[in-house]
Amino acid sequence: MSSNPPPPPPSSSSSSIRPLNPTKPIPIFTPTQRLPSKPSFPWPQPPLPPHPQNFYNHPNNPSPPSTISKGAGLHNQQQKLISMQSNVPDPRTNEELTPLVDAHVAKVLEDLKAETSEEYTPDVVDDLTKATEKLAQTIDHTLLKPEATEDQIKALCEEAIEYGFKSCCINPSHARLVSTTLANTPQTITCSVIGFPLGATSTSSKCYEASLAILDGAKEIDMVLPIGQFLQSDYSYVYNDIFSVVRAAKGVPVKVIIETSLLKTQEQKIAACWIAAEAGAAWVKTSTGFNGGGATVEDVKLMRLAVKHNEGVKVKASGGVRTFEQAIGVIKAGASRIGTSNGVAIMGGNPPKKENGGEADKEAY
Ligand SMILES: O=C[C@H](O)COP(=O)(O)O
Repeated sequence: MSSNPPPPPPSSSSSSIRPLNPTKPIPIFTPTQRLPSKPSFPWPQPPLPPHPQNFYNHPNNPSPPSTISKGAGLHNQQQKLISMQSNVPDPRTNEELTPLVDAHVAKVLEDLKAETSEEYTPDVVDDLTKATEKLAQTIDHTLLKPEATEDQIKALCEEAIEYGFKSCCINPSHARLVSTTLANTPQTITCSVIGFPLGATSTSSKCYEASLAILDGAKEIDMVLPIGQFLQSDYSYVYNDIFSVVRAAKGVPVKVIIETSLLKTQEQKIAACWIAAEAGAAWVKTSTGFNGGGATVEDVKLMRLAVKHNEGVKVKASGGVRTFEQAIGVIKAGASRIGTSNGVAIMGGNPPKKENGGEADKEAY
């Protein structure tokens, strides 16, 4: 076997390139230095590093450190993260959650059978016959298309201000622009989606994304439930995913999108709502609008019943709500908030758009 020739000595012309030092081993991250593959929940939240653009300019944030430790390796950081786990409550396990979920599902199915059509009267609007200011305050004016430009986001904000919508619901990269644009209109706030539209990013990523969106001015967070883990009945994962984001949001209300189009049974929809509410969600929300379906009156009613026993938890209908009649329909079923890219049409400002932000199936109605 031929041996490699020795590397040439560094020349003065290449003095800026540091030669390899064979006496100093290159750090290799061994498994013992990494987080356990199944860390106990809630996953520790990583300390927030400087926001690339505006972290240190933000009035709520600390001043930059005077020195930055370049020597801190992954090992030390991991140790710090692991030690943070001792400060958080014990995770809830599948063994603990499954019987609770089953009992709740049975109870809500009974409630569903027993409820008559007169039993629920919505109180979010006082007039169900016309588009009022109160109706506008139920609307999250939404633009979540990946191709949304800055100008379109600004136009969304202008419409939200003009019609008095509750929020502008946008992707996190637009949170700063939206919160700045809405700075003088307190009736319209910034709502950022998280883990959108798949819900499949890691819990830590969702926590981090939520923290940054809040630093950028988000006053509400709409996160997507980890759908695959839910469908395989890993309720522990789902509970602790939501719990961790709620904890990271530090009091900013979190809505949990259960993505009804991908949940096939009433039992699944009830279970998803219950877990979200138990984990601290302020809202349960029907759909992203991007996964082949949207809000239906039946689902909204079921979700209202599913969170009835969790005081204060509300229902948001989203995906495919395009007309005033549809908006009133979901409000009568139990929605206190509507996420829609057709807010202006609902208020009578223009005809509903055929193409919208999501892909909700119009036939779902
Ligand atoms: O979360 C909100 C939805 O993406 C809005 O869906 P939409 O564009 O069908 O109104």
